[in-house]
Amino acid sequence: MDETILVVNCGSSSIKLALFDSNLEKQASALAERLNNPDSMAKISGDSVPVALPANASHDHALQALVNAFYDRNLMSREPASIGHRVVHGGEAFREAALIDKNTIKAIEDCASLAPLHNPVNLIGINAMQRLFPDVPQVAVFDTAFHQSLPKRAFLYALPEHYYREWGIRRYGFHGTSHQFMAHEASRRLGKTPATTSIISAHLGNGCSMTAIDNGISKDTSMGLTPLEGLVMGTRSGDVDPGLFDYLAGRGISASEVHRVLNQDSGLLGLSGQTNDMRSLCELADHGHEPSQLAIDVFCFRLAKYFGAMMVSLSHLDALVFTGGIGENSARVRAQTIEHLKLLGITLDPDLNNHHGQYSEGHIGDADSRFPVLVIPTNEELVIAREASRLANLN
Ligand SMILES: Nc1ncnc2c1ncn2[C@@H]1O[C@H](COP(=O)(O)OP(=O)(O)O)[C@@H](O)[C@H]1O
Ligand SMILES: CC(=O)OP(=O)(O)O
Ligand SMILES: [Mg+2]
Repeated sequence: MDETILVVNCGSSSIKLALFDSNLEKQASALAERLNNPDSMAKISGDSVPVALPANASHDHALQALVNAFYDRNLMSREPASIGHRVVHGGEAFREAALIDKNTIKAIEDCASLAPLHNPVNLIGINAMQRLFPDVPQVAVFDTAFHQSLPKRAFLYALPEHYYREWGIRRYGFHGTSHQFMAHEASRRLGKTPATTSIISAHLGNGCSMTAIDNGISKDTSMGLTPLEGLVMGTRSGDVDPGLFDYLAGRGISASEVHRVLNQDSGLLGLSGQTNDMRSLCELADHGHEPSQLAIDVFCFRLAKYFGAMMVSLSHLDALVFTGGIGENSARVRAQTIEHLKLLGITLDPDLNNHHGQYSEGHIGDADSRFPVLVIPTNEELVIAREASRLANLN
């Protein structure tokens, strides 16, 4: 059988594709970046020749070009058997992944205003794939699904109760696919079962979030109604005082402008004035650029504060877990964050943390640390492929 599963992750200016075989082994992956920008580019991983794209390439155009490139390079010989899409916001409609039909699309559209950077482009990916492969089953895997187990005390804001009842204003949480994968991987590495493993999982990529997972179940998470709440992120502020909106309105800045600034001009980029990229920020800080060091300081302090806050949701704690581009690669961020947690008895082994230079996988906690600390690479694509295979009844 050469049935393949195609995984599609459409971001605001990028597309990540991955191709899995029927044993869920990854066969190929591809990336298109800076879409709708003059310097749009695309490539198949491990291939030195880029995939040709025009300037200002659209998502549609890039998806078609990448699929053609999979065919041209014999990475795909016929239509995939199933296609899995990452969809960021599923509201309260989805506790798990769903086959895509008219109702699923309507529900994703209904949530679009709650994830304006994400859901609209997720829908572009779904529409493009339905046009390219009209007969192939397609599956939506939601960032929010894993967090549907949050208790009311964690998901309700202290607002007039009809805000939730009438408008669905509550905390939803995101990156659930990655946090759920962490719970499984951590339990495997600790020699336990997911149902008896409790962790605090920090997913630190461009978007950053933290989740308290008690005996396999999401009990609290740092993101809220939208993926803006909580930790400091690449361009997003995370938590701010909501009084900010009125204060800035008094200075002639509209709510929609504040919203744009909080999403796109804040976080590491806003504080450093230079970049949203943690690796570049660390280099700038090493060269004495003070605003970059300050951005890293604020990022790590907020992260440490949330590690402490997440403890209140757990019956016991088996490990703190770092993942995502920053969590997996930045020994400096991990060290600076855990340094704030000394009072809780959590300490790192510097050698393990720095193992292989920047990157280390596995245990990084000191032998005397009260709780283990783990680095685990995330693999959202694998989870999406698994769900796409399951819901399309491939196995
Ligand atoms: N060696 C490194 N040191 C510090 N940060 C790194 C390193 N490698 C990657 N990163 C950071 O990881 C972040 C991107 O994470 P990633 O999970 O790839 O993002 P996305 O959310 O787009 O999937 C960027 O801030 C990048 O600078
Ligand atoms: C929900 C979210 O923040 O996603 P990303 O990290 O892909 O921006
Ligand atoms: Mg990511």
